[in-house]
Amino acid sequence: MTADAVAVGTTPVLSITGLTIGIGPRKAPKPIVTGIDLDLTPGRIQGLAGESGSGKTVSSLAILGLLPANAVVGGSITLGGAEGPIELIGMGRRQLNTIRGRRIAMIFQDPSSSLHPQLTIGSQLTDHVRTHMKLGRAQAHAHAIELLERVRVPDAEEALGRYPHQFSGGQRQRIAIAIALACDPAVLLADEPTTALDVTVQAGILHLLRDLATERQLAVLLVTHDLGVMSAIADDVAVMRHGAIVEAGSREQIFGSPQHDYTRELLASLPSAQTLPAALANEEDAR
Ligand SMILES: Nc1ncnc2c1ncn2[C@@H]1O[C@H](COP(=O)(O)OP(=O)(O)OP(=O)(O)O)[C@@H](O)[C@H]1O
Repeated sequence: MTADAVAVGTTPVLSITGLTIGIGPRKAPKPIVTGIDLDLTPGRIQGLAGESGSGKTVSSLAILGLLPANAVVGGSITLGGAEGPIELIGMGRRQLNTIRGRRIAMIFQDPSSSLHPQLTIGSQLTDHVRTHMKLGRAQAHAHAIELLERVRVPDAEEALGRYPHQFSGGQRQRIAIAIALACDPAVLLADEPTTALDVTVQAGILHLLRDLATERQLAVLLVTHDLGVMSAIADDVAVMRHGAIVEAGSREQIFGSPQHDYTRELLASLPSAQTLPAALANEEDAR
């Protein structure tokens, strides 16, 4: 368990309060996110759903201070930890660099964006852990094997010597997850982690994220426009529209008795909400 994971049960490790984001000229930025509240809790997957352009990605990028330079951010994002909560909004680049990858990690739709095409998986994993965790060569090698085994990449030791293009898309996403988990972060931000994968491969990655959240007490923010993905693994769901959260609740509440018209529209318009859970069930049978 990490130092950050002192908060157990329902105590959030990351709290977003009144987050606003505008992008554009400082005096008149275009409002993109207009005040959202979200809590991420150890061991739970918080889904953030909504149509394209609703502000899901910019909200998650704000957590890591990765918005463009012309973004104006307001509100509060606090990260809990052994030394008390720290405010991420307005934090300097150097301090943010000590948090990115170590206490809050991120995976993206395209795993290749997290992987260097000309370096072996082994050098990417070991470089990462040696830089961040100050491990020696042998320890870093052993940790890299353990990480690949944790994300269920077969023949982990042999896999270390291969290049990203020698793996399938699903395996590349598993490797990107291994790199994200290398420093035992408290929070994982996953932005459309399975959108580029076919539905049966999606199911394996979603199971992995579910298991990791529970086993590692990771607090996961799952950003996706796909309510099928959401219904498969999220514990809690927030639905965004035009930069605001229109409805939030447990997965059972949102899928069982949606209150907002927009949530009902989204549920009605997404056939994958039916197909993905079936693929997940098949994958579960196969395990
Ligand atoms: N760098 C930027 N400059 C200007 N506007 C931006 C920038 N990045 C995002 N936006 C705008 O912010 C809004 C929200 O974008 P965001 O990427 O967060 O949407 P999203 O909900 O994640 O959509 P998708 O599911 O398509 O990724 C969009 O209108 C987008 O055009």
